[in-house]
Amino acid sequence: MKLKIAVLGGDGVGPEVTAEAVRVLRAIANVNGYEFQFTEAEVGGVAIRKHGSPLPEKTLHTCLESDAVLLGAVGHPEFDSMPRDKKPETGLLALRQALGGFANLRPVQAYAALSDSSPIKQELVFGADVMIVRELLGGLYFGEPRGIKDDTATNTMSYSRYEIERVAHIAFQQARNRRKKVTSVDKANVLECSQLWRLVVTEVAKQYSDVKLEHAYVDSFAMRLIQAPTAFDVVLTENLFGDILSDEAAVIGGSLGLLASATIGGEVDLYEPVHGSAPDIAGKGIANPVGAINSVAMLLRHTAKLEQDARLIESAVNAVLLDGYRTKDLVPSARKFNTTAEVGSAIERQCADMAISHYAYHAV
Ligand SMILES: NC(=O)C1=CN([C@@H]2O[C@H](COP(=O)(O)OP(=O)(O)OC[C@H]3O[C@@H](n4cnc5c(N)ncnc54)[C@H](O)[C@@H]3O)[C@@H](O)[C@H]2O)C=CC1
Ligand SMILES: CC(C)CC(=O)C(=O)O
Ligand SMILES: [Mg+2]
Repeated sequence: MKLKIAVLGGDGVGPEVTAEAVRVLRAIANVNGYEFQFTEAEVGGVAIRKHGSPLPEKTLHTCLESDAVLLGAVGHPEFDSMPRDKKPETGLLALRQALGGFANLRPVQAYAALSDSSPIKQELVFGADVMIVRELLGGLYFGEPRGIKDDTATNTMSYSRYEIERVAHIAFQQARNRRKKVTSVDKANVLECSQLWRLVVTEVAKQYSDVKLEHAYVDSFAMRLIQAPTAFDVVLTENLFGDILSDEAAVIGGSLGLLASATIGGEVDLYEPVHGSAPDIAGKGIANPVGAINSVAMLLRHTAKLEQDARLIESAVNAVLLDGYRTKDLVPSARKFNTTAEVGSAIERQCADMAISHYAYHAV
């Protein structure tokens, strides 16, 4: 197995967490004899400072030449008041558009090992396992016209039938391999985009008679997701709603730093933790690397089709959490915690041990 992976650490904690994810991938490659080639490139604030653009041509070229892109995060307060073309986040949106992936898979689960970390009562979250499928290339983040003129600011929400159909198919396919239920989240009582969304999703559902479809309004759904997360399997929604609901869902597991994502359906798949650059903790070596590490598990599953290795990483994460490893976001303030690198290397060791014993077992 040969794989070219572009690594874009980006800003803030981005490079800290991607370094741990790469370390885990190297361990898997070493044990299995895979050839993973990593090429680093700049995106976001770091690219603006160095090259004057949040997505330099060279970075885009590296990404388009790769089998997959692993990205940390972008964004820094120094760019908050800059115009759009000088914002780190614009680079990420442009990259997503160029790679073409329209379906952003964001799994959320309650880890048994972290029953002390979720702020929600354990009996509510126990067993929660939700796959948010967020449409990633449409809606308000990309709609035209946009801009600020005099005292009026404009953003446009627009969705075509085609955009809705293709992401709906991904959601139903995901549900087929899970618990066979899709909850489509919209605001069809107010927005025309959501009315079309509901109509098209209902039509697509007819091709998946084994999957149950329900519709929900985003406002009350936001409450139900936290109140009864085990009631949901696949959650299908548009770009902005998916962005907000996935960060909200982070409280089910106990930290935003745990959440991973895969963006599929385009030319090159993109893998990123759900969180941002976390400027409040950047440079301290305390960021949780699990979201980035679980993102490379998704890379092995979706791009490399190495399901067994993907599961191995996920099991290693579980084992290390069960062993009591915790970054600061997962422990009450006074208690001792592990650094980013300590958690990353514990997962790396666990992966190597599990992979070696797996192959030793199968060799006899
Ligand atoms: N995909 C991306 O690159 C994203 C970038 N951003 C950008 O990130 C910057 C900061 O945005 P915020 O709203 O503060 O969101 P954020 O996700 O960076 O941080 C929110 C909170 O979660 C904590 N957190 C985030 N990741 C963590 C990790 N791995 N381990 C432990 N704690 C973690 C942070 O310390 C902070 O308290 C902004 O410039 C924003 O535009 C925000 C979201 C996504
Ligand atoms: C461009 C990013 C800042 C948007 C975001 O928060 C996300 O995709 O999760
Ligand atoms: Mg977000």
